[in-house]
Amino acid sequence: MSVGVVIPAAGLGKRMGSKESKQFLSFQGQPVLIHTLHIFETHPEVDEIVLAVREEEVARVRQLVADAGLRKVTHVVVGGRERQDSVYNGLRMLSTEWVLVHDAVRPFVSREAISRLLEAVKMHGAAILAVPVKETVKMVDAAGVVEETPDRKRLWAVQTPQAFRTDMLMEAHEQGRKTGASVTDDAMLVEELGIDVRVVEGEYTNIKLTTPDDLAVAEAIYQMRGKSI
Ligand SMILES: Nc1ccn([C@@H]2O[C@H](COP(=O)(O)OP(=O)(O)OP(=O)(O)O)[C@@H](O)[C@H]2O)c(=O)n1
Ligand SMILES: C[C@](O)(CO)[C@H](O)COP(=O)(O)O
Repeated sequence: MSVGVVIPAAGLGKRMGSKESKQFLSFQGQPVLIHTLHIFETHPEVDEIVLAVREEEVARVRQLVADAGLRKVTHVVVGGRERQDSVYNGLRMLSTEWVLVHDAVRPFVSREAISRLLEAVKMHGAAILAVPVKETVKMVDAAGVVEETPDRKRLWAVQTPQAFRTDMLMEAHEQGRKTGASVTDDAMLVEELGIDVRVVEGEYTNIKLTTPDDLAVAEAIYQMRGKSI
C-alpha cells in the first residue's frame, strides 16, 4: 500500500504581500516549505513526495531538498497557473496507490492527523481533514446584505492533506480539465464525480499561512508546541 504526496508550492503568495513567496519565508531558521516537507519525509507511511514549484524556482528548490536530505522527494516539477494545475502536474509523476495533497504553506499538520487520514482513505477511497467552524457563517450578496445563515452544526473548515486513491484523483482532475472546472480544493473535483468524500477531524493548529497575521499565529503555535514542528 504505497503512499505518495503532492505538495503544491508554485503560488505567488499575493495575500501575504512578502517580497519572498511565503513558502520560502524563513521560519525558525528553515524555509516554510522545508518544514512542511520534513513532516512527510519523517512519516513512516509516506513513500514518495512530488513537489510542484514555479519554473524559476526549480533549481533552487532542488538544492534546498538536497541540502535538507529529503530522500523521499522524487520529483520537482513545474506548477501551473492555478493550484489545481500544479496539483495535476505533480500527480502525473506519481504511481503510488494512494495520494495525499498538502499545501506547502501548512507547516503544522501533525503526523497523528496524517495517520488518521490515511486510515480513513484506505476504508473510504476519499477523505479530507477539516475542523468544525467556530464562528457563525453567513452567505452575503454582492450588495453586502446577508442572504442566508447556514446551520453552523453542519459547517466545517476544510484543510489539507486531502487523501484519495490515486487513480480516482487522476480521473477527477482529468474530468475537471475537460469541463473547465475551477476549484479551490481537490475534493471538489472528486465530488463532481459523485463520489462521497469522508471528513476526518483535523486540528485548529493546521493553519494555512495566507496573510501577514498568520505569521504571528505560526510563532504562537511553535511556542505552544515547545519549539518543535
Ligand atoms: N498556481 C498555484 C497556486 C497556489 N499553489 C499552492 O497552493 C497552496 C495553497 O495556495 P494559496 O495559499 O492560495 O497560495 P498562493 O496562491 O501563493 O496565495 P495567494 O492566493 O495569496 O497568491 C500553496 O502552497 C501554493 O504555493 C500552487 O502550487 N500553484
Ligand atoms: C485547499 C485549501 O487549503 C483547503 O482549505 C484551500 O482551499 C486553498 O485555497 P487557496 O486560495 O488556494 O489558498
